[in-house]
Amino acid sequence: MRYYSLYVSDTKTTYFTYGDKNNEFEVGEWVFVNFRNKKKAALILFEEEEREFKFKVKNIIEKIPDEIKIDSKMIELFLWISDYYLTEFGEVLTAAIPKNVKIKYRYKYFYNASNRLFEMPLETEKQAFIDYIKKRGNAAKSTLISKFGKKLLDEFEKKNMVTLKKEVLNKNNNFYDKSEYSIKINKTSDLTNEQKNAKYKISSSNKKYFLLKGITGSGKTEIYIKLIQEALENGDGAIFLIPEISLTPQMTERLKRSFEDKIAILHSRLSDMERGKEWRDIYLGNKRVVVGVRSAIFSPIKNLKYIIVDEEHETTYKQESEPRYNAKYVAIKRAELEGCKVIFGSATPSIESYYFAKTGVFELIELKNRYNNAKLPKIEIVDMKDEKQDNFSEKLLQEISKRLRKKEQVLIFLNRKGYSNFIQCKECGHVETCEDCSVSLSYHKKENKLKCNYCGKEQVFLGSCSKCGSKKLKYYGKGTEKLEYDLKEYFKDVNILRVDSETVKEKGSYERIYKDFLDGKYEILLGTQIIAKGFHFPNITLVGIVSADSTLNFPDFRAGERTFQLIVQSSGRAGRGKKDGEVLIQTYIPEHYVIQKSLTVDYDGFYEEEINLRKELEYPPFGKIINIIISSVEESELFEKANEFYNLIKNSELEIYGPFEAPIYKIKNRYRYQIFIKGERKEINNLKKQLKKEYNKFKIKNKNVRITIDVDPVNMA
Ligand SMILES: Nc1ncnc2c1ncn2[C@@H]1O[C@H](COP(=O)(O)OP(=O)(O)OP(=O)(O)O)[C@@H](O)[C@H]1O
Ligand SMILES: [Zn+2]
Repeated sequence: MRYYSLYVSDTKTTYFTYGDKNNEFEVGEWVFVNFRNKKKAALILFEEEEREFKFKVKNIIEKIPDEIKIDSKMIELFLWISDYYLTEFGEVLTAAIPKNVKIKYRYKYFYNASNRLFEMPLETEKQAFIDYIKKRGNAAKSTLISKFGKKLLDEFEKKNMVTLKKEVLNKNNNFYDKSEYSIKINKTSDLTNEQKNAKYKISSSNKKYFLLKGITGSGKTEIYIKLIQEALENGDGAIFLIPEISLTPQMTERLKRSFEDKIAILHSRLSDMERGKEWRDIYLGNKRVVVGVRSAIFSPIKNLKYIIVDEEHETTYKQESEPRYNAKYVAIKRAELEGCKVIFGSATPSIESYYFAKTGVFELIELKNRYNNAKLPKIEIVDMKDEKQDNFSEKLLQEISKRLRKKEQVLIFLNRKGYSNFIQCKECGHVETCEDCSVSLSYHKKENKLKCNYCGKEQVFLGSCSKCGSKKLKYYGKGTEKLEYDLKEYFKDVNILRVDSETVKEKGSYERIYKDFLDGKYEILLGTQIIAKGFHFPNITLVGIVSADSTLNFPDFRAGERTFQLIVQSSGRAGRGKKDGEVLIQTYIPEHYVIQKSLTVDYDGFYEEEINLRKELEYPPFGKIINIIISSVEESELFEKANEFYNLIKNSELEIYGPFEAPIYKIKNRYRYQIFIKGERKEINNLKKQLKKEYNKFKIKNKNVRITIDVDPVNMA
């Protein structure tokens, strides 16, 4: 008799004990159980010690047919996530495993012709069996059992006259036992000496975690490709994480050139069917490399050798809804469980990762040259205080026309979409705001709509103030759509490709954007952070950063870091081919240290400034943070409730701030209070246990109040 802890579908927070009377079940299997008088699906999580149970332990009913079995290491990983991020196990499972992945197997017995025992004279019944299977070569298990009975079948199997084999029955999987199946690898490019060294260090080191810090265009991707190739040749697999779906077409193309169609691709735009199919291929070992965004970290890659986290500084690795995991830390944990290596790559590593590299937690590997000795672009600052108008400086306009004449391409970067950020009435001062959120509405001219960036609500713009009806309006805070209008004014016949979350809503458009710009169908690529990183467009010789300051004033301790990364990354898109590149940074605060360090691409200098600030204020990597949002559709009593929760978790060891109104007080009709916790790792970990307990109790008592706990947040609003 064994005892297991099970996650029962649709239950929250607790695991339930069930018995396995005949020792027939295993960790990772989906089974049916009796739960509160209902038959429910459940997942076996871990074995429990036999002890005096205070309750009557029920037995597991049966296995659920066709359900995939989850690897026990993955179960361990899911449990860790649920524990670390204080999130429900069911949420983790939903995020990690696509819906309806079922694998149907067919069991067949194969005749072993070499077995000499057949020559013996046999009883009629046995002879009939032999004749039957000999004639066919193989037969389904179910047929044999119904024709000859299980006893006879078992006897033949024991004597090795027949062998049982498992075949996958799913459609589109016309393969059979691919264990010997070899992967065709095309010739990949030769690495430069610097790249070779880096690759060698990674593959030969006995360290587990690496930070590959290589300047933009140094060829980090080529190193990843070589590592993956080596893994494949040894029968191993790899996970390649990219921060954003926009980079999938480019990465897939580069990888497919090397590995043909042996790679799986996972991103958020796949249908459930497509995702299920990719996932099944990985699960069955048909595909051993996966390229994907955040959730690809959960791919059931066999013999995992490398996890590559490209552009590791990107905040998109953190999920902003339940479960609020960060794929980077999940990668570290997974590597610990499975014994693989993790490579974090970036030209502008996150302050935390660089700190870990400097303190020996990660091994630091640097690439200091661009491939082919391409020069880093020349960077210049344009002080906007001296300019007549604030979207495009004289200098930027001149440089753009120069490139256009030479048939070169230009990238214009502004980290805000829409036409204007908000509209204010000049007569009554009213600002158009969202009904459900305490934020102003942004204006989208082409669609003639006002939109809320928080809840997505849209309304038709009437062209007049919704309060006093005046038509005298002022449009504040330009976005990419406005820049597009402006550019068309300046350059009449130029083809502009605008890329922001508004223009890329249709499926497939990323492929088109990537191809069309590469093919030269457009002269100017204009967009938000989507285009600022990772792309390799060799014909871009000019990058214009329209408003470098726009991200600098965010009320977030990482605002400086993010601005530096955005400037350096977007600059890095210039001059990647044979022609030299140039970058213009428009700013009102040229003396600011973030702008100054970006100007010289002085990452280390920037890091020194930042790390000192972080240390002083005990921000990560020195301290850890938990952000708690207490929200409700009822405003009255919410503050009292928030306070009540605050008192429950109060702790003398830690700085616990709040509750105060969250920076965005209302989102989707819910009022929000915030509690902010900062402290040392150990104390935070201790607090987590208490937090979980209190949270569970509080939740039951206060059904109208929602508490969201964000461990290691990357977004402070
Ligand atoms: N060893 C090599 N042989 C041939 N081409 C190379 C080699 N190394 C790099 N390249 C080419 O140089 C260009 C830049 O390389 P890559 O995109 O990998 O740089 P990166 O370090 O990832 O840059 P970023 O950080 O800016 O994304 C690519 O077109 C790549 O194919
Ligand atoms: Zn809204």
